[in-house]
Amino acid sequence: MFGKVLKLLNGHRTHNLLLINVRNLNAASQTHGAVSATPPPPTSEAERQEETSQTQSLQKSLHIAVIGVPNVGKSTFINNIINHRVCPTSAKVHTTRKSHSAICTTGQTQLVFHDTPGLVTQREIRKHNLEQSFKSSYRHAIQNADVIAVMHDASNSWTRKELHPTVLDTLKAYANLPSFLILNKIDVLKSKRVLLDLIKTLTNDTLTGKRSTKGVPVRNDVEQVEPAVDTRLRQRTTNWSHFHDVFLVSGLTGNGLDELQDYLQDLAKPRAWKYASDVHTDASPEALIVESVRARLLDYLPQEIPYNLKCELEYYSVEKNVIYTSVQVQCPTQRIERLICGESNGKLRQITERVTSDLVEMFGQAVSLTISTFATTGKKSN
Ligand SMILES: Nc1nc2c(ncn2[C@@H]2O[C@H](COP(=O)(O)OP(=O)(O)OP(=O)(O)O)[C@@H](O)[C@H]2O)c(=O)[nH]1
Repeated sequence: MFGKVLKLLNGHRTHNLLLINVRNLNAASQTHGAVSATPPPPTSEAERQEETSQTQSLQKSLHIAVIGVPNVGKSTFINNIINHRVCPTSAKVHTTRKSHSAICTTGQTQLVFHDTPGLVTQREIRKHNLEQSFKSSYRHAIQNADVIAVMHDASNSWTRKELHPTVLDTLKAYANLPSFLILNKIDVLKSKRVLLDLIKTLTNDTLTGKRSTKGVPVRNDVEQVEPAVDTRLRQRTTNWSHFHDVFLVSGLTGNGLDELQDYLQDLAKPRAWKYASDVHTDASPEALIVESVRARLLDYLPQEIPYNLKCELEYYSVEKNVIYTSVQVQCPTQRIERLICGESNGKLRQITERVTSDLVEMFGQAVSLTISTFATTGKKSN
């Protein structure tokens, strides 16, 4: 099934096409990595291999695991820093349910951001009806990362003074990896003065004295994490002394993202790219469509209701550069189905229009979307 979809997408590729499945992209990256002046075409297989290996020897890449508690703005940040919408976002927690990669290739350097589900406790898993795999999904992302980016919401006056225990546990578990802190949502702060105190508090004052302006990193001299720290002290702590840098950004407005891009480019390691240069995500189009519907249901429906809905892809096809797709939303009761549809299906129409515009932005081509609802105790409508 997927092979067919991929073929169709490739057949209709435009410069805006964002999505390619990456199951077998190592081979593709060898050809997409070609650079600069056009050499004469290689005449033999040996010459072709030589050219490929020369191209790869110039390539650099960096894998960044972006972690943080739900709703700190991880997905919004990733979409903006790679300059493509590939991660569905919403105003509610737990929009991202599975880790996936967002890729940005500039010149010889490929940055691969691993978007992760917000770190959760067992209690939160029960409350929001989340999959058990949710809790451990981010581990896979971190295992493939060169560096950990901890995203923290600087605008939330209730939580901003402490790193969440789940974040600290992760940093301790992967203390061998370098990490940096991103203070996000600085656009919301009326006075930026609070940020210096916040940096001191969250980093245990290991980065002060080197603060620069406008979202530029604050460098840390600590190059190595000392392994032997008293375990009891660690349990009580709410900060991390081993961040290498701090960035002040607004993932929403883009403030501070250019500096962060430059910083990550500098950290990139010489090695062959994992993805072709025109790939922006490893998620399949089908998965992105379903996740986009789910994200907007979170926005449009109150409280816990959207967490109990099940979204499934009914249909997907690309014809003459138009994506035709249909998603079914399974509702636990007819009452909830009526709530989604609204009077004369007005609300469902609104949701469908909103998701359609998200998908047009995501795929860079026309999208025809149908959302149908189905109550497990009643009949189907759309
Ligand atoms: N004001 C402001 N809002 C932001 C910023 N970044 C994200 N948001 C908002 O914060 C909410 C959550 O953003 P997401 O990107 O979905 O957050 P997330 O961390 O990926 O959320 P989970 O999927 O729950 O882990 C959305 O309503 C965003 O518009 C920012 O820099 N400034």
